[in-house]
Amino acid sequence: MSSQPARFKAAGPLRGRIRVPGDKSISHRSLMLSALAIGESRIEGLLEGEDVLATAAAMRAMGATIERDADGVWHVSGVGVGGLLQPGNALDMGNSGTSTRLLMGLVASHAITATFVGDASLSKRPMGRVIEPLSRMGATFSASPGGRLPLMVHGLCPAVPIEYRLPVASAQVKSAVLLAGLNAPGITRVIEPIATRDHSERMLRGFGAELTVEEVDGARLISIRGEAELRPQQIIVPGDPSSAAFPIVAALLVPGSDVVVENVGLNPTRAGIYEVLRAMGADLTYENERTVGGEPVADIRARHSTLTGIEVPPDIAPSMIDEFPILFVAAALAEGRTVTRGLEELRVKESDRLALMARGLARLGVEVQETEDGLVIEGRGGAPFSTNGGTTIAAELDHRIAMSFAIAGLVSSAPVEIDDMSPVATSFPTFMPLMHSLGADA
Ligand SMILES: O=C(O)C1=C[C@@H](OP(=O)(O)O)[C@@H](O)[C@H](O)C1
Ligand SMILES: C=C(OP(=O)(O)O)C(=O)O
Repeated sequence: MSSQPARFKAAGPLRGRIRVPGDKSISHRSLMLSALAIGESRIEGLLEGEDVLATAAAMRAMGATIERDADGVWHVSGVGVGGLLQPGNALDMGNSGTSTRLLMGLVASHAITATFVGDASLSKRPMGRVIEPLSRMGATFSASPGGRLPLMVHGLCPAVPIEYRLPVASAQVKSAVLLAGLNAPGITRVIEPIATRDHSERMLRGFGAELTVEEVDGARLISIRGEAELRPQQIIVPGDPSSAAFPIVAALLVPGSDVVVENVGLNPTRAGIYEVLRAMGADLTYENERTVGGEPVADIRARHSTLTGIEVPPDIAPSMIDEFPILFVAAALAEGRTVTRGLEELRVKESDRLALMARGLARLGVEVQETEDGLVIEGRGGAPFSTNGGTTIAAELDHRIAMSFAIAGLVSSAPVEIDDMSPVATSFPTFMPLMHSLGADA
């Protein structure tokens, strides 16, 4: 695909009410579980971003019928747990780590073989973290050096149920094992010392799987009974809190702004960014709090605020793991120092997000120190970023890097150019029109 450069300039106040697209994590899971239920599920509010469409294409290739109607509602007829078919071609995962790791779990306990391929960013990301537990369940793998894509998974049916303690706080690894366990005989257990997003657990239960969560010695013990029969569901996907963070931080930073983002999912395992921003002094209010499709949801109102630097407690990191790039932008304009630690996972996302954010912020005149597992940022106390006549940031196929520096451009003394905004289509395809509708200059 050709690259899409864009320049972002200092904006007048941002104002308006918007809705961001559906939650990416929930969208992936709703397609996967619907494809494993017997009968037709209905999904409203699905994120129609490239990552989720990669999941849809893969589930189709393995036998599910997936259609979108004229009203934007998705209808999925599943094949039943155990019923996935051998895909005829390699499964193209594009840029999506979630699609890859969760689908590797599904394939691992079916008697099929699947090849996974992806773009240059995804092909650098570590898959050993799922290969390891799924091998214990009996699947075999041939992967590229370093446990990377392209790779082939040979599933085993019946698979061996395991008890697995997560060595890294990863919802993708947890979900891969639980999804493999869905078609293994007996009980598969995952021990999670640090809680990560719990959409898989909630949705597996919603589809009728027998799944329990206990607390044992401060860890979460999740048990799923396999060879489950899933019942089709009607799913409403809430707005993505990770996407909402971009316009919300923009409103906090641009003087005079007052923005409402409606219908934002606020599952406590996802909402860490909003807690941290509030602790920094952000004027954020939750309006119209309610429950949608089993997830807490609110309209978030954000008004321009004077932010103060903070020490971000490392244990909150899993609940805002994708929001650090935009938090770093907010911290860079705050008053005083912000210290973050425990973020080594950011180095294996779509890019090395610690390195790219440190480098880019330095180009914007920010004093920033990169440590092994975090950034230390000296805030500019509200003074606009200074770019010496403008600068260009390379997004390196990372949507969140592109959007974070786009927002920085709105509070910069000279324009910030992003070399390629096209990766934004993976998670937030309406980013540009929504930011324009609020008054952003790009
Ligand atoms: O399970 C999920 O839907 C996700 C889990 C997180 O990844 P890790 O499990 O690798 O932390 C997150 O970064 C990703 O955007 C989505
Ligand atoms: C890390 C992300 O996604 P994934 O792992 O699915 O590529 C993200 O969306 O920031």
